[in-house]
Amino acid sequence: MAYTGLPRIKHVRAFTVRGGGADYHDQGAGHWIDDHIATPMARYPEYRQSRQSFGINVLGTLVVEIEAEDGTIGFAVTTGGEPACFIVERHLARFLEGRNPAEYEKIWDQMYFSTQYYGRKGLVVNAISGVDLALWDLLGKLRGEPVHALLGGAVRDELQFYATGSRPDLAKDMGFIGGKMPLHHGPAEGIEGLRKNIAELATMRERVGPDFWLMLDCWMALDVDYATRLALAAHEHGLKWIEEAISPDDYWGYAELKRNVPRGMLVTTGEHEATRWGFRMLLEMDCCDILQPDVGWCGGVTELLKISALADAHGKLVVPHGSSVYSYHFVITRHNSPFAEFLMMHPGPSEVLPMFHPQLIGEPVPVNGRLRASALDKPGFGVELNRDLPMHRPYAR
Ligand SMILES: C[C@H](O)[C@H](O)[C@@H](O)[C@@H](O)C(=O)O
Ligand SMILES: [Mg+2]
Repeated sequence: MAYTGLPRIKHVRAFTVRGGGADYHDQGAGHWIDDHIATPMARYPEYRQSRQSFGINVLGTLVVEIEAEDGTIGFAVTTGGEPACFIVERHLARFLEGRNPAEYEKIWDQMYFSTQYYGRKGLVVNAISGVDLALWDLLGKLRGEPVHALLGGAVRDELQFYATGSRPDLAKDMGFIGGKMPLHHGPAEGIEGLRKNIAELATMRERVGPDFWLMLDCWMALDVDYATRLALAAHEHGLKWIEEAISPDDYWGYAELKRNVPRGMLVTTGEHEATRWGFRMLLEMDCCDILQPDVGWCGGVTELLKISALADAHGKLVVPHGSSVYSYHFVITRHNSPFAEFLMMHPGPSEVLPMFHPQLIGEPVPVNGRLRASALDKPGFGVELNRDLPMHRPYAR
């Protein structure tokens, strides 16, 4: 019987939603994730206390829906909001409607190279990622398989997670394998701020004991000199890795920082990097020990497959930036992705909440810091969209 492909794509729709979810920085007041966290904008005192003050949550969530001619709908969420809806409906949709959803390589190629003149990283690749993730969700639903099965299958029985949040001590009690804290003070707060950063780390080390992983997430806020001094001072408190310490554009700075940090301390980055070409730069300039692409921002699953293979050939780990089921289905299929990130979205954070809460119905969460592969066995990414949320389709066709 001749191969006729899968039911063709009939509609691509793009919506925006506010309030947490994939734009997880879009939280209410008093949340740990917006409490005096060091950023590149902290050099301006008026933007130092809150990242929302300079617009970290300005975009909101992009929801991409892809409907096949048999009525099956695949969807995905990522960061992008209304401008990403424009890119999806006015530019990218033409490369999907009428097509076989199994042709994700050609579709990705056309989405990327048709937007290369104004995209390549950031919002445009977020939009491409959202479409690609929705396509993989649709593929899984049409084939009756979870995405991890489409990617070659699980290589282990369960996922283990480290937790990102302000309370690694609580994360340890919840069974996570480590705790990554946001850095609160950057270079603009001088030696006093550096001392406070180290004091916070020392306090947590005291609380969690000598073996629990402790990491610092510096969210692009530092320069090489400050990051080096921070790493040297943090070494006595057993810092496992220093994350995204400097600008994602400063590949040279990362290579220097990686030479500077104490032996045994890891340098990590990548959540604001995009495509195989961006990660090739990080690998070939020896910028880091662990690559942390966000599958909703780096180009989607189709691109993460390429990034991961390149990293594996260089002997590097790929531990995707927290992106809920969209990274879990990938991580469980790759040997060079031995654990995953879980971003604590509870304001405390004193309890485990689904990472993209409240947007995904059936979103699995770690129990005792782990998630069985069997929890990921529904078709596609195994979640449904919470259609009770107020969704807006600004560029309906
Ligand atoms: C906790 C960090 O400041 C960011 O908010 C977080 O999104 C990201 O950097 C991470 O690695 O989880
Ligand atoms: Mg980070």
